[in-house]
Amino acid sequence: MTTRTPLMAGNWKMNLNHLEAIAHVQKLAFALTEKDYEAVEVAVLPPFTDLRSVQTLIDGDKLKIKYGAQDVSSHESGAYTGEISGAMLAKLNCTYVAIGHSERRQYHGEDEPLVNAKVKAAFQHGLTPILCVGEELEVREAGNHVAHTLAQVDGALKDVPQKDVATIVVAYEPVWAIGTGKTCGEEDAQEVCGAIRGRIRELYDEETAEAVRIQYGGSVKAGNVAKIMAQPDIDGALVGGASLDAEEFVKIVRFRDQ
Ligand SMILES: O=C(CO)COP(=O)(O)O
Repeated sequence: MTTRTPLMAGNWKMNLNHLEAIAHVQKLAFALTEKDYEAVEVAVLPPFTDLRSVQTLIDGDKLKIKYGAQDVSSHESGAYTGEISGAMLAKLNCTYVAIGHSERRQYHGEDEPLVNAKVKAAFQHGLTPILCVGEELEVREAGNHVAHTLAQVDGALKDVPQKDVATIVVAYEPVWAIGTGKTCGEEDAQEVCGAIRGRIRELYDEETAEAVRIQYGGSVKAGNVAKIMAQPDIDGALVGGASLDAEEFVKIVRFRDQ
């Protein structure tokens, strides 16, 4: 039996300014109860400009909501205009950082070596990567979705030590299911998430594979989360659009009641 704690993370993407962020986290904090936090880990990934406000609210009121960023630089510091370092995120007490989201791969040319460097940069600063992987529609239609996704996992974890990998979160997000309303069927999602765990077992060992949490992401809503979470290798959801609606996100956290 698995002892992995489910992780429900809201990827806000480029939405909510710092004032809206405060209001949103307050709504979540008001609705979530001790019982929720015992059963599920809840995290938000706001834009960089919101992080200080979110930190002040969460730390100040000792809220049990975790938070993190949507990206991190592969560089330590210096002349990298527009970049945000792992050290800066660690200083704001971030727990998580999303790395290699398909929108970064697609619009910012992030490739495997860069994703790998970002994963290492995150670990160097005690941040837990939420490593995002997943295939485009053409790849799925050609039947290459498992091989494609596993190649992304291999590339991202190259030379990453076992003790670090045991703490990582992998988010399987088929690109064609993101923001489209098309969810991957739960059995199709399980096929890939199971293969990801299998690959970690091959690359490392059983214990590491069992420790890693694997999320599904792509049009997750209160209405479909329970079926997704019933799959043996799915340990949470990375939620985009639906995480911007506090009531809906709380329902997703309470997936067992849906
Ligand atoms: O990309 C996603 C989360 O990182 C998924 O976005 P949606 O939930 O809006 O489909």
